[in-house]
Amino acid sequence: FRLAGDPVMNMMPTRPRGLSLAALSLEGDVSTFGGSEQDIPASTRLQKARLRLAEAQGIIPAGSSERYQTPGGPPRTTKVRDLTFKVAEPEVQYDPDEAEARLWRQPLRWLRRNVDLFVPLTAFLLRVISDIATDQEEQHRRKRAQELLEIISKLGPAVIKAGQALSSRPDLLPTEYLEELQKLQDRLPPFPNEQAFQVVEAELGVPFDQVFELLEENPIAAASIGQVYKATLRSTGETVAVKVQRPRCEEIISVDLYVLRWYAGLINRILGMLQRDIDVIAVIDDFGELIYREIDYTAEAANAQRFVELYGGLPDIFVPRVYTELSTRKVLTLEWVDGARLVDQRQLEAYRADPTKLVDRLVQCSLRQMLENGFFHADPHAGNLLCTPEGQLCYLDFGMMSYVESNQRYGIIEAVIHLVNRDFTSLASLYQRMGFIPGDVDTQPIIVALEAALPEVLNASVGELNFKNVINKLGDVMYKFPFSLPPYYIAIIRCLGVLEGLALQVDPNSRIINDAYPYIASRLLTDSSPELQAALHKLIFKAGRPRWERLEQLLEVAGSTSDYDVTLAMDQLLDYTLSEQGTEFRRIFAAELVDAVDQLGADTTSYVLKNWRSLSLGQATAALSPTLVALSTGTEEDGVPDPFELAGLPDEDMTPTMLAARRVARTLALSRGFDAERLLPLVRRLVQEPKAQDLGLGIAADTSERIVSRLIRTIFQVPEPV
Ligand SMILES: Nc1ncnc2c1ncn2[C@@H]1O[C@H](COP(=O)(O)OP(=O)(O)OP(=O)(O)O)[C@@H](O)[C@H]1O
Repeated sequence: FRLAGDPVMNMMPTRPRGLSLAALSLEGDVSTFGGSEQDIPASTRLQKARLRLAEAQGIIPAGSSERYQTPGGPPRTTKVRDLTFKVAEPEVQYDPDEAEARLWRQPLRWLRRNVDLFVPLTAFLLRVISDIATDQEEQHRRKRAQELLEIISKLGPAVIKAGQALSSRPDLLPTEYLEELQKLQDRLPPFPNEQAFQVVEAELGVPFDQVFELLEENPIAAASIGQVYKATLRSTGETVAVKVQRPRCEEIISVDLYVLRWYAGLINRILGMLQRDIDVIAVIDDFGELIYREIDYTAEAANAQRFVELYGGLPDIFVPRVYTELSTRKVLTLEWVDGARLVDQRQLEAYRADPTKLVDRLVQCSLRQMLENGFFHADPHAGNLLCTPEGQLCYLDFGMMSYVESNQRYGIIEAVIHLVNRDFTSLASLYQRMGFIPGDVDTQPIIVALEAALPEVLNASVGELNFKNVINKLGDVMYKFPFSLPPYYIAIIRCLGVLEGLALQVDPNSRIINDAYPYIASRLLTDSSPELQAALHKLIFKAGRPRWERLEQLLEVAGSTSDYDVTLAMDQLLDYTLSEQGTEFRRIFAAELVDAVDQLGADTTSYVLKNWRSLSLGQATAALSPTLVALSTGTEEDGVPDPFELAGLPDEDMTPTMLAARRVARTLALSRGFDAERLLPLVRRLVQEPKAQDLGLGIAADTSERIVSRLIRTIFQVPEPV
């Protein structure tokens, strides 16, 4: 039986027997979803069946199965981008009005909580103020940070989660505090086993011991919301992780949110008097929604299932199976995963795993989550990731997931492009279109501020960028002007911030922007959505003229990503060249080609003339295809023979455009996965494309005109025109 890990089984709230059989008979195709290697028609049918099943279960929206297609061609063109997997909603949602109506009648509870929260925090603040007054703040900083950690860790889940949120805000706190608060993610005093077993019995309806046998007496981790035990299932002997929620967790959180919200109202009023337009109540409400999602393990289980469905099939990614029948709102049972933390150098060495590669895989997987499907793990910190003994990257803890709509995803890629391009006018209008800036605000001062805040940092050497720096600088502008950032954008910033922090912990030399830009470049070159096509054109063409260095850089950078499809990129570029917008580019290219041909000796000219006369550009390209095939076989020093040299064109006769085009051709040919055979459909397209034929005819006509005039000049000894 290989049912564990099967997406169908994982999607089922309960496992009907008949279905297990069906899945069993299809075993072997299971890993094909998500664009893995063996993509065969049978697996497409299987996948459609799975998605229909998931639709019937209400796990994915109706119609998703129909949209799923495996295009012909190699497996990596399989796209799961169009599927929509939104974040699962908790059964009980955060309702501040309901909480207020209920809690204000219980003053004893919130008054006591007020004292619990504010006595230790005020005492702490007074100590810091006294440090500042006696000029000892820096000296005592580590000690104070440890004290704060101690205080917060005793103040319950809501405050702990708020502390965790702060731990990824280097713009607000110094490093010592960040480092200490980051410990909140893992280490917390556990609650007694008896209480945990009571929770399990109340939730599952059977005593803990009847279902599980503990492998370790004490919880292996105690977190803010729950603690995790390592156990075996008495029924099957499988090893599982059982996450049990802290008793009265929801109750405590609702009172904390009520108290925090009351203070937020007070702060709002003070800010109003200072004429600052920040709604702290809304911040608390957003936080409340998030934390209510986290405390509902049924929602977490559903998210884990969606996650495995989307990304479990990616090479080197592992997601533990959820035992849905043993999971409720307060108990979550997962397949046990043996593994090393990404920061545990020694254990990684024992697994012969390369930390740098793991970080790269993590960054690439996160980018795909955010920018392809939109359904992403918003908290990829060290405690939520493991490296399995086989070297796979395992995701844990699906309590903090987020979702970005498709137009928002394109918006983010466009924003990166505008930043790289230093096109702040487009960036400001994009922000306005995305609703970050109200429509009636004059963006001119914002454009000026953006230009001033991001001077040369964003120029050519995109690889040197540091995400934190860019966000801090953008943050300064956003703080000054009336920006309001939607939750998905904050989640993305947080996720990237956490990723960068983790990446730096694992490898101090890593640069996540360095890792991310190739992905953006490859998406730009291969995604056919109108938004990205427009962004690509903006990037590489100016007034119809190609900016060759940009194109070259883009192709080079994109070539380093693992699933970059160079043929798709060429197809896309060809699309542009042959489109209405490409008219100017075609004209320039043809004119320069004519110039070049005109520079050639009479023999070559007449040869070219003869060929251009009888062949369209497409046919000529088709004739050149053996050369293109030769490109991939590689006979020269760098493995790529020069097509222009093969065609007998000396360097000095080439125009700058041709030289640049040659460099681009070489970059394409050197790209990973370049396969000359896959160019044939492109060549066929060129042959049949009327615009390409027009271009060929135009070149032929112009060239013959030049050659006739050159002949006349030669015959009558007329000097060359200056
Ligand atoms: N399936 C598993 N296999 C092995 N270890 C696990 C598994 N699930 C959880 N753990 C361990 O338990 C720890 C806590 O789990 P998890 O992050 O899911 O809990 P949490 O309450 O959501 O934590 P946090 O509040 O820090 O996000 C993990 O860091 C990991 O060490």
